[in-house]
Amino acid sequence: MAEPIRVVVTGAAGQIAYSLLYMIARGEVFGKDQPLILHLLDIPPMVGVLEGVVMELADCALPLLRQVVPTTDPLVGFKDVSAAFLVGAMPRKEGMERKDLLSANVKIFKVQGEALDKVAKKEVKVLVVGNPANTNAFVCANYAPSIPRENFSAMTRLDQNRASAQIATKMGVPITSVNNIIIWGNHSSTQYPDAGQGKVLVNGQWKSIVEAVGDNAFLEGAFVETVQKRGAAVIAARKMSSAMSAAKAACDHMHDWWNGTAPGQFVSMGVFSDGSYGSPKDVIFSFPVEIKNKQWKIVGNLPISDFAKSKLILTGNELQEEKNEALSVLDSN
Ligand SMILES: NC(=O)c1ccc[n+]([C@@H]2O[C@H](COP(=O)([O-])OP(=O)(O)OC[C@H]3O[C@@H](n4cnc5c(N)ncnc54)[C@H](O)[C@@H]3O)[C@@H](O)[C@H]2O)c1
Ligand SMILES: O=C(O)C[C@H](O)C(=O)O
Repeated sequence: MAEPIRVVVTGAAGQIAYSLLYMIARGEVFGKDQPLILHLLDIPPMVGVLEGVVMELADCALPLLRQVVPTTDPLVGFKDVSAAFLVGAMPRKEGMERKDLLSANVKIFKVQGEALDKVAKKEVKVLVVGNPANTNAFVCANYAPSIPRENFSAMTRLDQNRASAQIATKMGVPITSVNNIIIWGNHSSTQYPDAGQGKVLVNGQWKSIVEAVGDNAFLEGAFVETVQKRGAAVIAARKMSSAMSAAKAACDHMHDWWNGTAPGQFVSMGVFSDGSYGSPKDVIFSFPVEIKNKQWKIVGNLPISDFAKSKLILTGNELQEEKNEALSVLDSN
């Protein structure tokens, strides 16, 4: 069997981590033959809860889990890690937008970027889940200059999964019969869920979603709005933000980054923009990517409608505003 790898989950005493740790430790991300040492990072007031999580992980009797390292010290939490799930951050409450969390949360990602820079493996894959995820990932990467920028990403996979589920329900097909839906831009209510390149398996044949659904008003209206506002709808219903589905999406994101995408299929990830599709450069923008040998590549030359172009401008503008605000919060500290 392979040597164990070290994987850190921050916010390890929180809601998302409670589902996520189990999925990772079962081998659903790095494989059923990959032993793991899990680092659990949280803050001092959560030490008691963290102890309970450690007890439960032991009691799960998971064969791949070789060691658990609970800590409140980022330099211990990030030491020699190959993969980092940055979940620890304040969640929004009903009535808030995710960017309202910016001033409270970006400072966390500065500290964690600095710690990653000092002690993580240089090839570490970093997935930022804590909101506002895109801008937090930008900040984290900026404070970790010795780690390649392409190793930092933000999670829009939950939005992709939500969008795929909406189409599967509309068409009455299993979720495995839907692929290549794109999430463009920010993990916020300006994101653009785009079914334009998507495919659906109907009666044994892969067809374009646009043709199979045959309802542009839905694809440009209710579909987009439902996905954009799904996080808020879950908060309104649960009085807490999504956790189980967020953990599943984090596993899907890291799984595909680690293992690659299937030929002809792409997934959405927030990554450093190179200006593709008219997006602003140097923000973390969600694009369709293909992954091979643990390296993502933005899928090029997709046809983009005028409707889609206008949506990409909107979400790109928001990301630039968030980036400027984050930099001024960090400057004033
Ligand atoms: N990108 C997405 O799709 C997505 C989906 C769901 C939730 N989220 C975000 O994920 C974050 C976590 O959500 P949750 O429901 O698990 O929240 P939670 O409040 O249940 O847990 C957050 C945990 O982070 C810890 N924490 C705070 N500061 C920390 C720090 N500096 N270092 C380490 N740990 C720290 C807290 O003590 C807490 O245990 C929120 O910001 C939420 O908005 C993002
Ligand atoms: O909506 C939130 O604040 C939590 C998360 O980002 C989500 O999309 O469910």
